[in-house]
Amino acid sequence: MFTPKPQLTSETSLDAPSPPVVHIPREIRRSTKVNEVYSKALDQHGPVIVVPRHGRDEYVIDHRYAHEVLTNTNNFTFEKAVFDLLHLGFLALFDNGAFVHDVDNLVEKNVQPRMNAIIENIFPVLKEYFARMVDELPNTACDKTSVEYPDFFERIQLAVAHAMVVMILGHAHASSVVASHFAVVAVAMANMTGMHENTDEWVRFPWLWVIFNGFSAIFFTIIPRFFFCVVPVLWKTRKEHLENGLAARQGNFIPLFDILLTQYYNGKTGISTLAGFFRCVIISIGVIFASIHQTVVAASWILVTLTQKQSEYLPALRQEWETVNPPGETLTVKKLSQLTLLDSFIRETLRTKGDSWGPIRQTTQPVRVGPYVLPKGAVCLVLIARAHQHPDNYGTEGAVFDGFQWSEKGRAAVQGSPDFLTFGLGRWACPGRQLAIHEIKILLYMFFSNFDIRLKGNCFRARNTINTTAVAPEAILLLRRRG
Ligand code: HEM
Repeated sequence: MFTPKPQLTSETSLDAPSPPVVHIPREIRRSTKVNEVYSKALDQHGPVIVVPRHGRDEYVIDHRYAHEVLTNTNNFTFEKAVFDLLHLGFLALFDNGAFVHDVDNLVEKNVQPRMNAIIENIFPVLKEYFARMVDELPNTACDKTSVEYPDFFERIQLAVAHAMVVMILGHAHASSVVASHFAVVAVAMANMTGMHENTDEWVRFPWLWVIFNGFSAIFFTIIPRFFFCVVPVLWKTRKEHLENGLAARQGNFIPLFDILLTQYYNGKTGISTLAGFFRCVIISIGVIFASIHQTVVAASWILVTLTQKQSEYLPALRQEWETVNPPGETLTVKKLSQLTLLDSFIRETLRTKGDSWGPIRQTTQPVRVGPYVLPKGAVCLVLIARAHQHPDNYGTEGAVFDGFQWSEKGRAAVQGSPDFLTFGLGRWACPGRQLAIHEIKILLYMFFSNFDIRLKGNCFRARNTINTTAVAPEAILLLRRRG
């Protein structure tokens, strides 16, 4: 059996050169060769290279130092890096990491321990979406034609957003209108991270594109859709939300906003009442961003991959579904955890879909990584496409898609390691990953148990090759009701 090579640790001496600057042209960054070219540059100059992109220097890190860079909390910070990613680095000066910490803490302490109750509450919402999609299609008994769905991403987005309205604000606010506000707010935040920077930035004035992009996300989407449409209702109903939060018991379903009010609003007087309420609203926006967009993008990649590879994988997956959850029954956390073949397929798709970046860090002081010294404030990105396939980690099999191997090897999709970094690693690893995988399993189950699915032309395409983490694939699904 193949054993991955061990991770490396750096010396502490700061008497070393800076990493080399490597220019990777824009047309390469927009092509399907992007990961190969970055990886070759690391082979040639590694284990750290500085690649100027979008007016900033990105420190690209080799897979051998993934563990060191991602888990060393003394030399690297996540909180500050997130603000820089959102192009809001200046806010980090005032916030000192509190925002990211609060969002992380809320999910860590309240989503995982209440998972049974959350899935019980969001499963019917997702089921309802699919029932409506089924109703839209012709009845198979009379009509055998498939219907084209170029907008399957938006469909999944609304379904997941609706489920997240329930989780964050509660059933009383759950409507397709609020779900659409959540969906666009999540996309606006993702836009602020420069989701489309690689393909859409203005060549002449990249900094102006950043300002324009951030400005439109905040003033044309987040403020009108969240602060004008959702927040006034939350303010009006704050007392009910607070009482509900105060009555919460461990393990029971309780909207995250209600818990936030008990922490930051309860017992405040005067102006700090408003400040506490506002803090709950801002943290909720953070959770909306963290919980919707990436899940929908990942689900879209897995859906198209399974559709394309269905002749090889679907029969065994259907058998697993029928054994674990006979038709008409409700999926629970216990049953979702028993879907190990599906879990393996999800992990394998996430491993091989070609993400360049995932977790990011920023140096808190000058730091030695391998033979180089990185200055304070360096934004570090591990090239995860390399970590996910490199012979050091996978021998000769790294580029081969083997959908059920993780079920045999007993490695769940939520289990991170230096050779699987989709959900990050260490102290800042994604606290919502269990929920994300449960949701993706439910979505795939719903798609394939309600429809016969094909891909138009049996193909799909990465829209933004350097950012398959945040940008969904381009594809047209052909759906037909299952008879
Ligand atoms: C497939 C879907 C998802 C992917 C690929 C993903 C990936 C990630 C990654 C890579 C990180 C950074 C980890 C690190 O730096 O080590 C992260 C952080 C985080 N994720 Fe996820 N995540 C997903 C879904 C979710 C969901 C559903 C939630 C919430 C319920 C969530 C909540 C968070 C939070 C709170 C953080 C840290 C703080 C922050 O971003 O503000 N994530 N996620």
